[in-house]
Amino acid sequence: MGERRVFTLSQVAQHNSSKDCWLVIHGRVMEVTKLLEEHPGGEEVIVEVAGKDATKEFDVIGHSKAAQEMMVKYQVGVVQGAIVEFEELEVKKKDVVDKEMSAFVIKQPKSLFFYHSFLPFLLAALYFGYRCLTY
Ligand code: HEM
Repeated sequence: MGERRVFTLSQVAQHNSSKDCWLVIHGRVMEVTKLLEEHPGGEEVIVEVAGKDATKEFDVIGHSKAAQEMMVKYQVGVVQGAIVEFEELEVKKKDVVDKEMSAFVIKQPKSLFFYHSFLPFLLAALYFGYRCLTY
């Protein structure tokens, strides 16, 4: 879990080199100097956005869930005024939705399938047959 210190964008902008590299992604301030060596996408791409808000660049790549979880390790705070959804909340929300979804699927009785999908089709077919026969 990252810390909750608050930084302004101009404070972040002072850490803009490969020796001291910070960036902002989705309102989180990250100290990524150590990431530079191990970043699978290479050092240069990150140094290019050092000291800046790199949310767009980060999202464009379509970073995996693992990469997003890795971000937390580098977080030193948040940007002033940013609304940041913290990981635990996201996970909890998702869990609830998943549980509701599976409960819904399991509870759905098989007989409903007949009424919801087959019956309307049968009625339409009967009506169509009736119309064909009566013309
Ligand atoms: C704390 C911030 C970041 C973390 C933890 C991180 C982590 C990762 C990881 C784990 C991968 C491997 C692929 C994946 O799992 O998605 C990756 C790939 C990559 N990342 Fe990052 N990344 C960060 C920031 C950035 C930023 C700011 C940029 C661009 C300015 C960037 C550009 C790339 C590129 C170009 C790849 C290679 C994609 C590919 O080969 O398909 N990353 N990153």
